[in-house]
Amino acid sequence: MAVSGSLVEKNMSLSSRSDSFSSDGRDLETVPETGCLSIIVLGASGDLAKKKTFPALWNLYRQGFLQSNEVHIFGYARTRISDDELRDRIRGYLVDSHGASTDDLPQFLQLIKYVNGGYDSEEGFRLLDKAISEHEFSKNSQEGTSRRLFYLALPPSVYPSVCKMIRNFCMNKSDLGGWTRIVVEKPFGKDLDTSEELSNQLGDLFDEKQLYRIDHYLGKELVQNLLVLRFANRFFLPLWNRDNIDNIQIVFREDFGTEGRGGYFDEYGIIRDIIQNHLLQVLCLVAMEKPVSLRPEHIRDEKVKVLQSVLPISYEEAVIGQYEGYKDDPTVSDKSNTPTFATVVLRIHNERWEGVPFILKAGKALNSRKAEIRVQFKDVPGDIFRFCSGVKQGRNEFVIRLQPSEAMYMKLTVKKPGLEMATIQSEMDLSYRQRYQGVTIPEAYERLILDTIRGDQQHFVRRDELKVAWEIFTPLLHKIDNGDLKPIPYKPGSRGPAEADKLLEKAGYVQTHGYIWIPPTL
Ligand SMILES: NC(=O)C1=CN([C@@H]2O[C@H](COP(=O)(O)OP(=O)(O)OC[C@H]3O[C@@H](n4cnc5c(N)ncnc54)[C@H](OP(=O)(O)O)[C@@H]3O)[C@@H](O)[C@H]2O)C=CC1
Ligand SMILES: O=C1O[C@H](COP(=O)(O)O)[C@@H](O)[C@H](O)[C@H]1O
Repeated sequence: MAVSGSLVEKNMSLSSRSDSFSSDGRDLETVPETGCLSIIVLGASGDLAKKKTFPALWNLYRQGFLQSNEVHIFGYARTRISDDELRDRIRGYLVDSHGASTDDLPQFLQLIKYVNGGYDSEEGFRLLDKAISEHEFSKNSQEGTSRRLFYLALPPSVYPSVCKMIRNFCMNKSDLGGWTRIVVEKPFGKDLDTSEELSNQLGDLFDEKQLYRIDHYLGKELVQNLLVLRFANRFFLPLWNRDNIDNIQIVFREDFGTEGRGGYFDEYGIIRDIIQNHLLQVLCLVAMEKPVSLRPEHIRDEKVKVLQSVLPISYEEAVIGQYEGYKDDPTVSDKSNTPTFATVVLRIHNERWEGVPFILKAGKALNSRKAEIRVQFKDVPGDIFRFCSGVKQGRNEFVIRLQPSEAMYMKLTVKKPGLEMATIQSEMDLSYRQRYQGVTIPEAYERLILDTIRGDQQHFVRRDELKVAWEIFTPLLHKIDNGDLKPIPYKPGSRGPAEADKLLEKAGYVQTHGYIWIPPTL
């Protein structure tokens, strides 16, 4: 291992997150979780596993969060491959992670074993259990201290059968300690009913504290920063409300299309793929009230409350689009009504946000790739500078750039340097690459997998949160599924349908013409 430190130190580091508590209320600072750790990636042959799950495990290993004398990793899937073939498939996705040394890579790869089997096969899961148990015995794990983490990198259609198999054949063997945890990927259902059905099926098999519904946006650095920003800074406390803020946009843009995932995407569409989960989770953190403490349940209680205050979506405040050429993908139906773009206005009926539109916008095959939160403030009352530059100056905006190039900047009006009393748009800028030179920002999945090992559910979606999220979007989704709302065609590489910009304007957003934020260079 390149990272030094005793086992005891690393065990402590696994449990040393300040102010954090496990879902069952144990203070993680004082309860080091030790014992053999088995991480089982189901769907190991798939896209997510190779691109995100294994690289995240590798980065945790490299940094010493996973110790070779206590961890073992298992891949499980139907594809018939050997241990070495799985290692060869993922190797290429590990080498460049964080540009770090790969001296440890062979040792890491040797920790990975592959078990082949079906997702409803008793034989397959018995084999898997045997492999895990052998590893636990080989590590002389004291009975009851073994930890089993099952990561379902699989289509949700197989979650119920896989969970049943785990429950019946692969649970942690003792109630003396240790645990079994299940990580499930989105989409959790397709609408309120299917999501509730899935929740019931999983809920019959596992306690809520064993279930980790992952939404990788909750693992992004600047999403995690939202609570700190809002509640640790006096600047923001008095301004963050309807008296000062005119509108808030939460935007996701990708400059590529469905890229080989057309079959999956066509069943779900952009609202289920991005807006109902990733953007809505961000909205919760932007709009919720201050939690009683940082305990996961306190935070998630506030998220549920704000979601419950969202009014039914007005169909006049939704624009959907589909990029031209989307249906050329052979896995997409010629008659597809699936949106690849959507702008939806949400309105929150509470004291803080009454009248402030939250504009959620997401699109594939657009002219840029970025995700950001844009808080636009109201005009300055009694503006005495209105004649200074011949043009009305833009509104103040606070922008949190989630990606790429993490940054926060405040757009504001200043005196234009020079002899004249003229005004100009400028910014106060905190660009992470410049401010935190040499600091590597962890990948979302890395952070979230570490949280599951630590038993910290703060950044995972609770069942009641999920239910309200589906309640908000299900009527609109059914309208689209029934063909009552048709996507407007847009050109790949464009801003999306012009109607979306008109909706933005109608909702109150005022664009500052002629101003473009340029990320600072070193
Ligand atoms: N890929 C991504 O970027 C992201 C994916 N996700 C979510 O993660 C999960 C996995 O995604 P991804 O890896 O892309 O999916 P894949 O389509 O690559 O599926 C993963 C594995 O599941 C098995 N599989 C595929 N289809 C079926 C099926 N119909 N029935 C049974 N098994 C099947 C295959 O393994 P085998 O045949 O060997 O058993 C496949 O290798 C999904 O829930 C997805 O929504 C979330 C965010 C991003
Ligand atoms: O969940 C998903 O997210 C990705 C975008 O993730 P990002 O971290 O790169 O912003 C998106 O491409 C994919 O369609 C969706 O399923």
